[in-house]
Amino acid sequence: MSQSEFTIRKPDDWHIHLRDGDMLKAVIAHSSENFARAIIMPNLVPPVVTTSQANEYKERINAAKPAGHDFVPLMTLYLTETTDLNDVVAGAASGLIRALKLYPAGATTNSDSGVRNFETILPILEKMAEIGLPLLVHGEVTDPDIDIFDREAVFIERVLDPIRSKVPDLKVVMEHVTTRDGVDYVSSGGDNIGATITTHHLIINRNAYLVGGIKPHYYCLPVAKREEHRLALREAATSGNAKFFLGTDSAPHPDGAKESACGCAGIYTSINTLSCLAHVFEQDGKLDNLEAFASLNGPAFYGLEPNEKYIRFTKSETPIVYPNKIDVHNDKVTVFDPGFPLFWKHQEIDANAA
Ligand SMILES: NC(=O)N[C@@H](CC(=O)O)C(=O)O
Ligand SMILES: [Zn+2]
Ligand SMILES: [Zn+2]
Repeated sequence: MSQSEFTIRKPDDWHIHLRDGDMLKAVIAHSSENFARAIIMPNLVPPVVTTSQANEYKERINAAKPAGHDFVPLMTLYLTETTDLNDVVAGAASGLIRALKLYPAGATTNSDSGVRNFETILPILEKMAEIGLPLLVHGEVTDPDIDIFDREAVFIERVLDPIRSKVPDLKVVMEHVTTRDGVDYVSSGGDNIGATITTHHLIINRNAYLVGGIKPHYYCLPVAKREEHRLALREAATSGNAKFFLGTDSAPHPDGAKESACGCAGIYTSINTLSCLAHVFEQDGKLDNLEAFASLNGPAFYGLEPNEKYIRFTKSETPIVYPNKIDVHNDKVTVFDPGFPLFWKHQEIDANAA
């Protein structure tokens, strides 16, 4: 008999773009409703590079979230070649800063301040290893000679593996891993390397944005790869392996910026991500491992307790209707269309009933 109900600890999102200003106000409720905590990406314009900027951003996020939502933003700093080591140490010691984010310069949206010469950041990485502060990497090289479909594998070989050899105790998260190469690298590493996997990379391959006309709302970075890579991600996410956890990488851009001759990278999933995930795990016969992926493995990697709250999923008879688009001041953001109807809905329940 197929299952129609199950309960898990409330999930966290270990990689989210909440943006700022009107966009923050438009998207925050979807994250603060579905997730107890989230690792907040620092790629604002200008980026969040100091502890005091992170503190101000955290206050703006808390001010924007709906009353009654006890969502906790976990702040990160954008690592640059001029990052101040003392500020990082103080920010981590205060509990505000949970990780540093490494963007190779030019790799993705708002990454111009990223790192060009990885040698320059070694002293910071050594200190991070010493104090147990994780490094989160956007794992793609930016060398124009490297094919975009190979950029993750080449990043591992040329950047990530050398960094991990030089600083073996550094805790690293390969963010939004998209290839079998990435999955294999993380699986075969020690306890101090993990990876986030997005909802959309479990669902789409590269055909989604290239076949039958160019589809800007399926364009994100790293780009979705061949089907064999999607299957490797599915296998890793649904396996229960503690190294893999949910980071939606939900990345809203106004439709005008995506439906363009040079469209922005990013897919917005915050609103329907949990329904999509329940569908994926059910399809693979792995509903029992959804809690590990969405609610347990992430906190364990970050050295935090799982959430006290629980959510219950129930399968409805008729498809759940999510909006195709959400409103943002004078514009819209398109919501990820998984390409199949969604039946799993969820609600928070009393912990005693769990
Ligand atoms: N994932 C994306 O396609 N875009 C992200 C940046 C990122 O995570 O690389 C964004 O900020 O828009
Ligand atoms: Zn990224
Ligand atoms: Zn991202």
